Amino acid sequence: MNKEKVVLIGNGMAGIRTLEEIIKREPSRFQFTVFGAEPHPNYNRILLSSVLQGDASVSDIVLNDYDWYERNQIELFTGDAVVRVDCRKKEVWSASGIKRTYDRLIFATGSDPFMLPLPGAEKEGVIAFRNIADCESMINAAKSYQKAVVIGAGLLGLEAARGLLNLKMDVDVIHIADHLMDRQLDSDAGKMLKAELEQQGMQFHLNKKTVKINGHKRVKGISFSDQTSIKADLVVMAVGIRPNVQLAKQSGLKVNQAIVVNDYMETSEEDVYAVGECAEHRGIVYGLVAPLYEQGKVLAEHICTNTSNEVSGYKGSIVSTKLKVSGVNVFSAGAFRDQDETKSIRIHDEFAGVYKKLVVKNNQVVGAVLFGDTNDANRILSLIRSGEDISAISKAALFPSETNDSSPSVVATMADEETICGCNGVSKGEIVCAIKEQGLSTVAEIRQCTNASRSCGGCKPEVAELLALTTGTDIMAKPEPLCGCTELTHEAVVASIREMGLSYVREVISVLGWKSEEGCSKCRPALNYYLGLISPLDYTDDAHSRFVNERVHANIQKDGTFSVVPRMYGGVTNPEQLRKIADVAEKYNVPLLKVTGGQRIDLLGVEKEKLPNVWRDLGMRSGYAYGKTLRTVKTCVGEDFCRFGTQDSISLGIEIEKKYEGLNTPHKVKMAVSACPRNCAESGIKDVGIVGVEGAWEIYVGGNGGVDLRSAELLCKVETNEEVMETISAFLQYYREQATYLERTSHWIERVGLESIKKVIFDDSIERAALIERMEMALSRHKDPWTEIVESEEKQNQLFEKKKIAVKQGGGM
Ligand SMILES: Cc1cc2nc3c(=O)[nH]c(=O)nc-3n(C[C@H](O)[C@H](O)[C@H](O)COP(=O)(O)OP(=O)(O)OC[C@H]3O[C@@H](n4cnc5c(N)ncnc54)[C@H](O)[C@@H]3O)c2cc1C
Ligand SMILES: NC(=O)c1ccc[n+]([C@@H]2O[C@H](COP(=O)([O-])OP(=O)(O)OC[C@H]3O[C@@H](n4cnc5c(N)ncnc54)[C@H](O)[C@@H]3O)[C@@H](O)[C@H]2O)c1
Ligand code: SF4
Ligand code: FES
Repeated sequence: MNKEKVVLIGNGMAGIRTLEEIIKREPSRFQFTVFGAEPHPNYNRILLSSVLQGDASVSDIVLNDYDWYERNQIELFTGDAVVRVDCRKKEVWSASGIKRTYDRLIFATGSDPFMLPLPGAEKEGVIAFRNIADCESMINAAKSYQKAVVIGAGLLGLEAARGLLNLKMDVDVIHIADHLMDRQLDSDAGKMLKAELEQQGMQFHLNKKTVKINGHKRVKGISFSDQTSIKADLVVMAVGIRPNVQLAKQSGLKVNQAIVVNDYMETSEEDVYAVGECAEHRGIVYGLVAPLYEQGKVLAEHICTNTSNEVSGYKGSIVSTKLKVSGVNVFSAGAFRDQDETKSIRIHDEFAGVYKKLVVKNNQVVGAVLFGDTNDANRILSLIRSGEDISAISKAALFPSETNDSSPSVVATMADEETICGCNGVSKGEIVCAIKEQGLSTVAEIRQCTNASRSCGGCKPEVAELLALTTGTDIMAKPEPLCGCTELTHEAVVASIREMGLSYVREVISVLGWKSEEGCSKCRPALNYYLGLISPLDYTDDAHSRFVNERVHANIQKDGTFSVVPRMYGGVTNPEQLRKIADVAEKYNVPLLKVTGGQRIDLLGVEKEKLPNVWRDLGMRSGYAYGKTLRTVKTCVGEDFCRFGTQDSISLGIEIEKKYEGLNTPHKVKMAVSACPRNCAESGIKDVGIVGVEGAWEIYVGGNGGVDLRSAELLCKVETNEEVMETISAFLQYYREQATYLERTSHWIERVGLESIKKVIFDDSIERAALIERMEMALSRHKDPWTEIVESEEKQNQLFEKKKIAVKQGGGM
C-alpha cells in the first residue's frame, strides 16, 4: 500500500516534534520528506544560549541526529529551503530544484530575528542571535575584538550578553524601555535584575534609541537619538522576532501577523497545516517552545485520527518564561502587568534580593513575576492554568517556599497534576508513573521516555529530585548507563559480552534486554567497538552501527559534500603524490585544497557519489580523518636537516603511523614525534607524543590540543625505537581495553590516574607482554577501507549511489 506523503517545510523544533508525535502514534503509515534551510539536523535552538555561554558544544545540542532520520525513513534535505508551493497540484519545490508532491503539507518555518532598519545595519559585525551560524560568529568575533554591544534587553539579549561576557568581551546592553525584560517583568523586578546583572559585569543604557551604526566596512560604534554614541566591534540585535511567512503568503495561505490556523492547526488551504512560531492561533503568535509543542501534539493527533471530532483541538496556551543566566532566578507567567481590574499580592525583600508578585483578577491568579527565588514557579503556574479561586487560600499556601522551612523540597509537596517540565508540559504524576512502570533510574531515561528536561533543561534538578524521591535512591551515586536503551554501564556491557560470548550488535541488544529493539545512535557504535575489541579476529564490523562519517569513510561537511584526506605518513610526501592530488583536484573540480594541522592535504567539497572514483584515481591509502582511530603522526624535520635535532623523528613517525593506522580506538588518537625538546611537532598536546633527548626518547601521553586543552604527561624515557613501539602498543591497548567508548586519552588518564596505568604497563611484565600480543592481533586484521571499496561494486552501490531516502546534506552524526 502506498504510504501517505507528508512534507514538512522547516527542520526546526516545532516541525520535528510534530513528526515525532506522528511517528509515536503511527510508526509506518506515512512517508516523510523534510526540507530545512539550515545545514544541520534538528537541534535545540534554546541551548544556543548554553553554547554561547560555554556550557555546551554544538554537537551536544543536536536533538535528532542523521541516523534518526534514516531509521525513520525520513527523506531529509538540509541547506535547501522550499521556495515554491502549489497547493492546487500539491507540489513543493526547493531552491536546489527538488520537487515533491504531498498528501499533507506542514509549514513550520519559525521566525526571523527582527533587524532594526538602521543606517549602517549591513556592516560587518552586525548580527542577530538565532542560529548556529550566529553563535559561531560571536565566538569568532570574541577572538579578535573586545567591545560588544547588545541591542535589546529581553530574554535573548540578556542571554547573549552573558555569553559574550563569558567570552571575555566588554558588554554594553542598549534598551529602549526604562527597565529590563519589559515584555516579561514589571519595573520592580526589572530594576532588581539590572542590579544583579551589573554585578556580573554588564553595562546598561536604558531609554536609549539607536539611530545609526557607525564604521566603514566593519562596525565601529553606534549612535543614539540623544546625540550620544558608544564604541562597538560587534553589535548583536535582539529586539524581537518576526514570523517567517513569506513563502506561505506567496502560496496563497491566509496570513495576518503569521499563518492563520484553526484549533487543529489547519490553514486556509486544504491539507496544509502550520505549527510553531510561523502560526497564528486565535490571534496569538507564540515564541516559546511549550505552546509550540502543544500545537505539534494536536496536529499529530489530528493527522493520525483523520477526523477532528476525536481530537479536542488546541485552545491556546498560558506562557511562562525563565531567564537562562546562571546566578539569576527570574520567572514570569501569564498577564503579569497591573491593570485597573487587577489587584496584586507582593513580597518584596530588598535585603534578601527577593521579589514575588501574583496578579489577581476575580479571585483568580492571572499572572506572576518572581525574582531571586523561583521555587514556587511551578505551583503558581498551576494556579494560573487551573483558574482556582484563591480567596480561601492562605498566603503561606500561595508562596510555600517562603514559610516552609522544615521541608525544603518543593517537589515533594507538589500535587501529581502540577507541571515539572514547563517546556514539554510533563506533570509530576506522569514522571512518577514512568519511573514506576518502566523502571527508569536516570534523568536521561526519564528524558527519553517522557521528554521532561529535553528542551531548556531548567527542570533537570526537579526531575532528578523526583527520581530520588520516587526510587528512594541517591541518583548522584548511581553510575550512568551506556545509554537510554539500557540500565547497564559500559563496564557491565563489556563484562557481559565477554562472559556470555556475545558476538554481534543485535544479539547484545536482545540478550541484554535493551528497551529498544534497534538500539540508538549512542549504543550501537559503542557495541560495535566493544565487540571488535573483544573478538578482533572473528568479529565482522557492523557498518550500520557506525557514525555516518565512518560508514562512508569520509568527513561530511557543512554543505553536505565530503572531504578527502589521503594518508601521508609522518607528513612526508613526494612529487608523484602531489601530482596525483593536483590531477584529481582538477579532474573533479575540487573547490578547496587545504594543508591540515596533521600535515597532509585535504581535498574539500567532493560530492558523495564521486568519492569512489576520487579514491580510485588517487590510489593512496585512507588518512582516516573521520574515524575513531589513529589520525596522524606529526613529525618535525629532525636530525637530518635541523641543527638542533638529536634523533630521526621522521623515520620513527612513519614507522608508528604505518603500524597503528586503522586501529579502532575508543576515540580519535593523535600522535607526534619531535626530535628535540623544542617540540616543533607539538608532542606535548597529543594523545601520544614522543620527544627526542640526548640518546633517548621521552614518551608523553594524554595531551589534547582541542577545546579541553591539556598538556601530555611524561609516561617514560626509553632508549631505542623498539622500546618506543612496545610502549605505545602496551599503552594504546590498555587504553582500548579500559576506556569507555568516546573517552579521549586525556579524560581516561584524568579518571584513572597515570600511576595506575604505569603499574600495569611497566610493573607487570606478564600483563605488558599480553597487552602487546593483543595489540598485534588487533592490527593483523586491518585492511585499507578505500582499497576495498574501489574494488567492490557492491560496496559502492550500497554506500555511494544516489538513494531516494537519503540524508542530503549536513555535518556529522
Ligand atoms: C538563543 C535562543 C534561546 C531560546 N531560549 C528559549 C527558552 O529558553 N525557552 C523557550 O521556550 N524558547 C526559547 N527560544 C525560542 C525557541 O527556540 C523557539 O520558540 C523555537 O525554536 C521555535 O520553533 P519553530 O520550529 O517554530 O522554529 P525554528 O526552530 O526557528 O525552526 C524553523 C526552521 O525552519 C527553517 N525554514 C524557514 N523557512 C524555510 C523554508 N522555506 N524551507 C525550509 N526550511 C525553512 C528555518 O531555517 C528553521 O531552521 C530561544 C530561541 C533562541 C534563538
Ligand atoms: N529564556 C527564554 O525563554 C528565551 C531566551 C531567548 C529567547 N527567547 C525567545 O526568543 C524570541 C526572541 O527574544 P527577544 O528577547 O529578542 O524578544 P523579546 O520581544 O522578548 O524582547 C525584545 C526586547 O527588545 C527591546 N527592544 C525593542 N526595540 C528596541 C530597540 N530599538 N532598542 C533597544 N531595545 C529594543 C524590547 O523592549 C524588548 O524588551 C522570543 O520569542 C523569546 O521568547 C526565549
Ligand atoms: S623539534 Fe627540534 S629537531 Fe625538530 S625541528 Fe624543532 S628544533 Fe628541530
Ligand atoms: S522546563 Fe524546559 S526542559 Fe523542562
